[in-house]
Amino acid sequence: MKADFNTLQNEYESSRRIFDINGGIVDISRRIRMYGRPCHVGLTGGVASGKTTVADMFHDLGAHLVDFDILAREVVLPGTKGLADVVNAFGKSILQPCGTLDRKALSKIVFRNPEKRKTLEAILHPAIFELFVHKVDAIVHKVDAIVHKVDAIVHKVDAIVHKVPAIDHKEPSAFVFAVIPLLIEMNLQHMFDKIIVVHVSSEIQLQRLMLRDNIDDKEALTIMASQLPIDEKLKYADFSVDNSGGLENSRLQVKNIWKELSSSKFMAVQAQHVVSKQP
Ligand SMILES: CC(C)(COP(=O)(O)OP(=O)(O)OC[C@H]1O[C@@H](n2cnc3c(N)ncnc32)[C@H](O)[C@@H]1O)[C@@H](O)C(=O)NCCC(=O)NCCS
Ligand SMILES: Nc1ncnc2c1ncn2[C@@H]1O[C@H](COP(=O)(O)OP(=O)(O)OP(=O)(O)O)[C@@H](O)[C@H]1O
Repeated sequence: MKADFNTLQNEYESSRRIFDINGGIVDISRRIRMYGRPCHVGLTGGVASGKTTVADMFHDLGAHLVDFDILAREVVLPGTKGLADVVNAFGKSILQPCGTLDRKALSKIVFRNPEKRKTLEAILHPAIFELFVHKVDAIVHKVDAIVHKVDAIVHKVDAIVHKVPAIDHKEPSAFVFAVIPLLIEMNLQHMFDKIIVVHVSSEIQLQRLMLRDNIDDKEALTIMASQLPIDEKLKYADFSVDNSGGLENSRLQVKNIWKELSSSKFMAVQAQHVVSKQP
């Protein structure tokens, strides 16, 4: 029995090493067997509140990330229809000499003028959304393919784990986190099983935004004013991260949220929550 257990444990551990590279696949296998798909978490917050910083902490714990700011860059890469449409609407002056989008120049135009911001959003949001669906599909398919290969091992290990409580049994990590600055503004709440809002005071937000983007307070306040106030976003939060303190303080909050998301208590209520959540 002991030799058998050790063999399986080695098999399990070497699987984990392979699958960890793919983002905690063994745990995803367990979750998919329970619900048929990973849990979708929407992560939002104000500009420079720390969404990326906090999302990276969830990634360290095993979550898959899809970041809308990165998708927003992908859809305007040189040669894309997105870039051509933006140039049509805003003129060639928003291009750098090498032909790539001058993001700073476009930022100044759209954040000073809500109508122009809406024009840009109308061009980019459908393309961003299409890419988002494609990315999530790709994650789920990749996960699915590997799940089938390892399911037999996981089943065998599960059986042993239940008999040997001393095994170091990791919590599920079958989560796709979508980092979406405008999640509430775009009314996307219904797409997610859980919503996390990252927040800081407006004073800290202003300081971090000015420092990171090397802009003055006038420009920073204009960008902040183009988003819903954080108190409005917090009304939709299942969990919130107060990112006003140091990074370790935020990491502690992230670990607690992760523990709760991964707990069987959450798993049990989730199916019901998905059905009852209103847009
Ligand atoms: C205006 C652009 C070119 C400025 O580019 P830049 O590289 O300086 O900033 P970046 O894209 O990294 O965005 C930084 C932050 O600005 C805020 N922001 C971006 N777009 C918007 C918007 N339309 N409304 C309100 N806030 C926004 C978000 O908090 C975002 O996290 C760019 O933000 C853009 O293309 N925006 C339109 C697409 C969009 O709505 N993106 C938000 C994700 S859906
Ligand atoms: N807890 C923290 N303590 C100190 N600085 C922080 C903390 N969290 C984030 N920062 C810094 O604040 C700035 C904004 O953080 P980050 O880029 O993660 O925000 P964001 O919400 O993703 O921004 P955006 O809205 O532009 O996408 C960065 O320079 C980051 O290094």
